[in-house]
Amino acid sequence: MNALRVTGGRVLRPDGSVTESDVTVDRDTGTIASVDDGDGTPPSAAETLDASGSLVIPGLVNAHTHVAMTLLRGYADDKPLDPWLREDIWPAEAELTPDDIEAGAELGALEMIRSGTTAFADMYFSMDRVADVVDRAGLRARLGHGVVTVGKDDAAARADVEESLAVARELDGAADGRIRTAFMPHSLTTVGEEFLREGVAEAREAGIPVHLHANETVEEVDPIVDERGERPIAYAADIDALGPDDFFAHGVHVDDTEIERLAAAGTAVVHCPASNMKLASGMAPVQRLREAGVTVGLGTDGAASNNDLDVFDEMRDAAMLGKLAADDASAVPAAAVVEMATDGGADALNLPGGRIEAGAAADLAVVDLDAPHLTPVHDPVSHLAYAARGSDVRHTVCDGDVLMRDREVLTLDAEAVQQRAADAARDLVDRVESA
Ligand SMILES: N[C@@H](CCSC[C@H]1O[C@@H](n2cnc3c(=O)[nH]cnc32)[C@H](O)[C@@H]1O)C(=O)O
Ligand SMILES: [Zn+2]
Repeated sequence: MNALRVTGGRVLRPDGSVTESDVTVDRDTGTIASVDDGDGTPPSAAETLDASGSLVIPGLVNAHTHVAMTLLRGYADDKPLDPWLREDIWPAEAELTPDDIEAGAELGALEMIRSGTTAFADMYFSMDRVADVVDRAGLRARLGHGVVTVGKDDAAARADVEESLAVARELDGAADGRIRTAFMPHSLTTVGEEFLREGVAEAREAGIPVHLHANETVEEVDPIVDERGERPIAYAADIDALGPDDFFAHGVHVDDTEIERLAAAGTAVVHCPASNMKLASGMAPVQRLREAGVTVGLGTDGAASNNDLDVFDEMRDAAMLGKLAADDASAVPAAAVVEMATDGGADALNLPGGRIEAGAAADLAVVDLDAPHLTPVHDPVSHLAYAARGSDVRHTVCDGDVLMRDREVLTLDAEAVQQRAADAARDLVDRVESA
């Protein structure tokens, strides 16, 4: 076996326990061959990763983002969703070139690898360029072209839907199978009903899952209720977008009936606490969603509404906000947010990973616990949720390949990526200002 051994660390197991174990990875298949106590004769390994003083966890899953929006990090802040999109973000996005998107996606990939994220879901445009970055970076992703039809004539709207379906067909299985895809209408209010119906029907026929923003703000829910006399999740079911492989971002303003429907349909929700707080969208009922049996993942959303792609921050925010929303300090405990950031996210995206056990995908992050803010270690799971940050990640492994070793990213040239993105962002702002 062409093995990689992760040795000397403590390992977070699927049942939430932490054991002193070594992890052996079969690099040819990209899977975990065994998790053992390090006694006996270890298989000879071509490569070792030192995990002493560290915690080995499943690679984190960022289940909803717009990765190229790293270029718009800090570009427009302190506004609610609708004016933020219309006045600032969409005009800037109108000037984005495919090269910009590649530069932004590279920056996002670098940031994710450096903070232990190995898989993500991305809704954006120029997705062939994002896919190329995912391939080169060595990450895993579920990608889709985001459709917006408001303000477009029928031909342009239909072309956007067709583009999303074509991208989903063409990119599925790319990067040696690490890339999967979805049909991604932006939301139930920014895409017209006939286009939603047509697109979802075609996606169903092709076996492509659906991902969209749902129940994010009151301003988005109210018009649906007013115009249709039904709530968004009922509308989603009407257009056949509530399937077991589908996953919706946000789910902030969902009532009990909608929670039941999501649970019964097996549709996952991606909780984006930082984005929800920053845009003052509201507090998602995470505790109730989980109790009802809904699969919940965590997402950063784009870097313009977060403003980083660090899933450790998202775990902490999810726990804090979940307690506040439930008015209960025992709600959304540490183990729950760790589960959402790993297994829950992988489940939501229907991608391999999320668990450290024999046969699972070898997607790992090794978190260095030797730091003042992580001392003492009463409970490593508590540290993951409440005290650790992305910069504590020492090594990152995806599909059996080492993407970062001792904080050095091996698949991307960090300095060049940062420079290129900074240049692209500066030129972009110049173009927006003169447009
Ligand atoms: N084809 C569309 C692109 C849609 S991509 C997905 C969109 O989601 C936007 N977005 C980012 N964050 C959020 C959020 O929190 N809620 C809703 N939309 C967001 C993002 O700016 C981007 O325009 C077009 O040509 O405009
Ligand atoms: Zn979003």
